[in-house]
Amino acid sequence: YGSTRPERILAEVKRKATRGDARSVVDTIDQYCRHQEWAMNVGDEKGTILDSIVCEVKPRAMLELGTYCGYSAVRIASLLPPNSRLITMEFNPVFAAIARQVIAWAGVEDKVVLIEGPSGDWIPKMKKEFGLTSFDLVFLDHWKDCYLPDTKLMEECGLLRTGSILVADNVICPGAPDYLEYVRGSPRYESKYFRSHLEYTTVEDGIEKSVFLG
Ligand SMILES: CNc1ncnc2c1ncn2[C@@H]1O[C@H](/C=C/CNC(=O)c2cc(-c3ccc(F)cc3)cc(O)c2O)[C@H](F)[C@H]1O
Ligand SMILES: [Mg+2]
Repeated sequence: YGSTRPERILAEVKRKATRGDARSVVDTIDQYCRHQEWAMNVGDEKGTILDSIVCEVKPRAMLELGTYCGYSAVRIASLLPPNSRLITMEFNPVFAAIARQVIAWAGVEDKVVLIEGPSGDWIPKMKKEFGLTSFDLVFLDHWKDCYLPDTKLMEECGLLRTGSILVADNVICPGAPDYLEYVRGSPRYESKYFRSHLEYTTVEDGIEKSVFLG
């Protein structure tokens, strides 16, 4: 059904999830990826950790790097307070097209801005393009070797303020060793590891939550 994995995930969402019900979209994707074919969504176990941080921070301005099929964008958007925005970046046009439809099916398109392009190009333009001062919360889930350069770029572009929080997926599997060393070693961050498992498996993975101290 469908030629790519993301297309098969979208087809499953349209077949099984209730239109306008973000939770049913999230649950449908989790069911499919646990029982039919694995996909690199943050998933239900790590997703619960992400949910608790989003609910604690109640971000007005949130950034996600690496949309993929839109699973975490839907999960996050469903928890955002009114007139809050999630900006999510995806440079693969096929994934972006799928994610737009998943986000629309979930009925959260008014809370999500999907930018199609590379984070390296867009991070320096964020302030001007979106009238932003800084991000309250950033979810890193794109190429693992880009976590560190993009974090440094966000610092340089003044997109992090005292108290801004970075949440990074996959710090164990596949791993982001240079990023971990940086946020754990830098006096400018207060970092905490939330032990969990790789989505839909029993392999260890975890989420790193790092508060920028300015
Ligand atoms: C670099 N700047 C980018 N700008 C915009 N979109 C981007 C950028 N870079 C990538 N994208 C976009 O962000 C996504 C990339 C997600 C990468 N994620 C993973 O590799 C990843 C891998 C595993 C995994 C674990 C074990 C195993 F055996 C196999 C896989 C688990 C995970 O949870 C992951 O998140 C998308 F694909 C790409 O177009
Ligand atoms: Mg991930």
